[in-house]
Amino acid sequence: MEKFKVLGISDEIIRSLNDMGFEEPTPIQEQAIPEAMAGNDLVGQAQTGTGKTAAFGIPLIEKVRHTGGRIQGVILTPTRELAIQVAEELNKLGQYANVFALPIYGGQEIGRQIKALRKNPQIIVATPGRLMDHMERRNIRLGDTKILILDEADEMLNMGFIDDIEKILKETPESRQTLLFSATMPRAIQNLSQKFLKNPTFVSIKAKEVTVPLVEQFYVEVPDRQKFDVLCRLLDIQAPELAIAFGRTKRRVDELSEALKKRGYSAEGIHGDLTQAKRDSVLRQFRDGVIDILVATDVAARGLDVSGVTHVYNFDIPQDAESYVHRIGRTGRAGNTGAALTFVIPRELDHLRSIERHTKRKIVRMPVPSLTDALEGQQKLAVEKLLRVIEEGNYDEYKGRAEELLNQSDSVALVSAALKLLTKEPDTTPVKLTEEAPLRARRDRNRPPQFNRRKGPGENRPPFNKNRSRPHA
Ligand SMILES: Nc1ncnc2c1ncn2[C@@H]1O[C@H](COP(=O)(O)OP(=O)(O)OP(=O)(O)O)[C@@H](O)[C@H]1O
Ligand SMILES: [Mg+2]
Repeated sequence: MEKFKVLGISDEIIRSLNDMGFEEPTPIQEQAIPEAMAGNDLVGQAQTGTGKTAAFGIPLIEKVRHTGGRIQGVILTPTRELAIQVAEELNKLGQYANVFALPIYGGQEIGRQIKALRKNPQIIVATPGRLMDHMERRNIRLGDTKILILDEADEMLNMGFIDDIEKILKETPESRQTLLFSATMPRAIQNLSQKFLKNPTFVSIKAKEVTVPLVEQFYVEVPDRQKFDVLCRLLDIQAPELAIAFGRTKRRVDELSEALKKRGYSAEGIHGDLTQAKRDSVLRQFRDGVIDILVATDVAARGLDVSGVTHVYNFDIPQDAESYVHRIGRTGRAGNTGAALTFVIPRELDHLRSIERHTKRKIVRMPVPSLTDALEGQQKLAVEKLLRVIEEGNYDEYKGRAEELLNQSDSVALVSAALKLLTKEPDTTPVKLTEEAPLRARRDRNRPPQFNRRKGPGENRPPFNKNRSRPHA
């Protein structure tokens, strides 16, 4: 805690940090907190899962805590789920400082949000679209904003939110402090920060790689129609605690989650066409470990923090290096290890190389696991289960029956039978997945930033990207 105290953080927040189990600041927190508390505009970049939320959340709470009533802090996030998550983290950080943060996002009944606004939150965490709605209806006024934060600003640009963001910023006072955070900083962000930030300090955590070293990165080369069987084998071998499988389109996510369920895995899909209630319940079940595999479009790639995610599978290769960095960053968070595995069809190998070049990190080739490998993986798990029971030692009431059995058949036969029962044998239930067209390396990298956005008129995009799912705010 000493290291937090020297950053000038007040006792009330130190107390919540204690409750949250934070022992010392992460590098981005150490550098960004004093800068932001000094009132400077700031651009903060640090790898995924390294505590950027608290890096802007702590100074924000310090700034708004002694004044009540009006909205003084505004955070914009690209997705609804992220707005909810960030508001939750702020409410934890601010619990002893009497600070209340309210998430404002599309898909939730507007009347409910108006009611919640009457509780006078000092901070709102909003997706741009819904915030605009509230501003137009005059439910929300931003004239008292002291500090505005753009979390995942580059993604909001990709989603075409630039006009909304400009309008929102215009409604806030000139004198406000502005912070901008992301794990990736493409060139378009520099334009944005020049436009909206005053003399910003750049805090960038020097790291050899943009990806987290704790995440092991692999790829398998596999034709599209074999991807599903290979995924099942990998799941059987690697036995993730929690896993996220990313698919390219909403249809892909629907089909993949259905197929996994058919084969007996506990999986659910999440994408922008589902109702907000469904999205919320799927994510809640995943956080609670009720479902093991979250199948998602890029809607879940940014900022989501779910502890226990040990594996990320890129069932379809992400469309660019930034998306890759954020997707695989859903594992290996807060000092934990993780593994990321990308499926590459032969025609996409160039694209994989271009991702490697951008991230400056080698993605190691992994041979396609065979059915035998999968069976061995499952057997290993069965053996582990058995040994764990022996270790726990709580099986006295079975001993009589065991001795009886040992008099009738030989011990190897008996143990083999027990293992067979405990082993999930590879399931070959037929499933149907529509083939996806291959993705090729984007050539528009060096175009001016305004052409480098993913949503918009649609020029420069391969036709199969037409239905590419983007979250809607
Ligand atoms: N100082 C700290 N000590 C321990 N855990 C921390 C600390 N700071 C943050 N965490 C935890 O680390 C996890 C990741 O933090 P956070 O979501 O803020 O990362 P991020 O940098 O915003 O990642 P992303 O780029 O993916 O959005 C969270 O569960 C958070 O509670
Ligand atoms: Mg974040």
